[in-house]
Amino acid sequence: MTSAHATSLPDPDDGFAPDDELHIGPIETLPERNGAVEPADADGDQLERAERESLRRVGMSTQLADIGEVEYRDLQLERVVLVAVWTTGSHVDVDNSVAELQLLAETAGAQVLEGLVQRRQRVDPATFIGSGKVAELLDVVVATAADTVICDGELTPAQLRNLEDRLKVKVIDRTALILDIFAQHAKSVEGKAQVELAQLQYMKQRLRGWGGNLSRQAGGRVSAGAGIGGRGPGETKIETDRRRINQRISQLRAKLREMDGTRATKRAERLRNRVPSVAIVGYTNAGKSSLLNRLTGAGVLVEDALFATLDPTTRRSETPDGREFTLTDTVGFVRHLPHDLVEAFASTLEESAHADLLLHVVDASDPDPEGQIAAVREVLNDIDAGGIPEMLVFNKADLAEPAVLATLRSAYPDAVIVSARTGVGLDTLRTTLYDGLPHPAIEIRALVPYERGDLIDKIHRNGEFLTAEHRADGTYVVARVHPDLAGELAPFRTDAA
Ligand SMILES: Nc1nc2c(ncn2[C@@H]2O[C@H](COP(=O)(O)OP(=O)(O)OP(=O)(O)O)[C@@H](O)[C@H]2O)c(=O)[nH]1
Ligand SMILES: [Mg+2]
Repeated sequence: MTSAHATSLPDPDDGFAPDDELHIGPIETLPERNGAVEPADADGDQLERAERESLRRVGMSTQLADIGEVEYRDLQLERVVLVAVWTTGSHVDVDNSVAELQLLAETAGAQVLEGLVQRRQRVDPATFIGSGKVAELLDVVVATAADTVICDGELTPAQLRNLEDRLKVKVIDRTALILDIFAQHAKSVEGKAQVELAQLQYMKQRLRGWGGNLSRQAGGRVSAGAGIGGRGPGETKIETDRRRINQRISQLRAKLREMDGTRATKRAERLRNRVPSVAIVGYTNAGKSSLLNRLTGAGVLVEDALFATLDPTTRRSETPDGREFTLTDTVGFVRHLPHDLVEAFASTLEESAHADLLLHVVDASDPDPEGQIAAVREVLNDIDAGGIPEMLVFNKADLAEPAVLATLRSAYPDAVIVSARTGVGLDTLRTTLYDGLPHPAIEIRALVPYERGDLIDKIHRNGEFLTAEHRADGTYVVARVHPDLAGELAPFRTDAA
């Protein structure tokens, strides 16, 4: 991710006013992200791009088409103003967070006009930023002709409603923005169902807040703000909506359980065959898909966009000595990944939780690689993948500052430093990866008759030869194998089995 200063922030040494200071600045430093990716941006063969474009903005399922009030897949974020409240951490942290919010907004297709940061002890429970500052924000919204305000955080239904009331434009939070990107990028049936589930869960909590006033006004209804006039027919409608949403949620859950069954079957098959599985995990845009392409020629979509990959892709590969393993590209993580999303994507994320080894890819050129590592490990713990052996890979070495690389190298001596772009470090990565694959548990010695070439093949694919020697009456092998294969080899073993 590119480093950017989305906001004009005070130098902390300036002794800025501790509270209610609103800093406003135009966003200028990030390159245009929505244009076509130049050929120079290609890391490995890439497919699906055209397909992806034609699939953008999938519509909501027809069953929900008439819940117009809460329909927010059609967000149409176009001209947006970003708003953040800076409560803890350094100004660099808040800067990074807003820069990331900008990337998210641009990935969703928006044009970011301004970034505003307010320094405050805590978020205002009624209006997110201080109530007095909403007027200033309104001025910015009017002056820039923005149609959407995006808050860096998760808004309560009340904050949402209050802000929309006062600003008269659509207000969304970081969670809704991430959900929207996922909705745009979801491709598989399962991915779409997972996103829809997450969106509905999120929506359900916010039926009154979300778009309530605005869409009602747009629909020519009586304003349904708080207080008198806000209840009555509006409330009834909300109840109906809530019931329908709940029905749809149960439908989706059932559908996802079914699909999860298929996935579990496949996983069980891999497990039976003892093919070690490696999951490529990491922060969004770190270069996970690029590395999968580099390592296997998979031709997965690579894009300078957040959450380009939503559907895990698994490729079989093998070590130079013939051991098979699978490599799976997974959904990227981000700071404050919405909880509803983690829950809805549980079965996709489980791909990582069931891996034998995690290749944790970190963008070494990011302003805060360690923050990325921490955010990724947090999600891994959430999905019970915290205990899986992890191999750290610092990618984008071609972009990173040499000094940063040196620091990372000494802080993480076991990590591998690579560039999927230039190919630097890939050989080391391969060797480290092959060494890191789990080894079969049982060491056997056996004399396998020549007519049982099939067993030698199996050792080749799923086990590890320590020695193999051709003798008059067969192949004498010393090898490490899994229990199943040890069973098949039992009649030929020369060691006491
Ligand atoms: N300069 C440079 N760019 C890279 C490198 N690796 C990947 N990129 C670029 O970084 C962007 C993201 O790469 P992806 O492979 O799509 O990243 P990802 O981790 O799969 O991202 P998501 O699927 O969106 O989470 C693309 O524009 C790549 O071309 C690298 O080593 N150097
Ligand atoms: Mg990807």
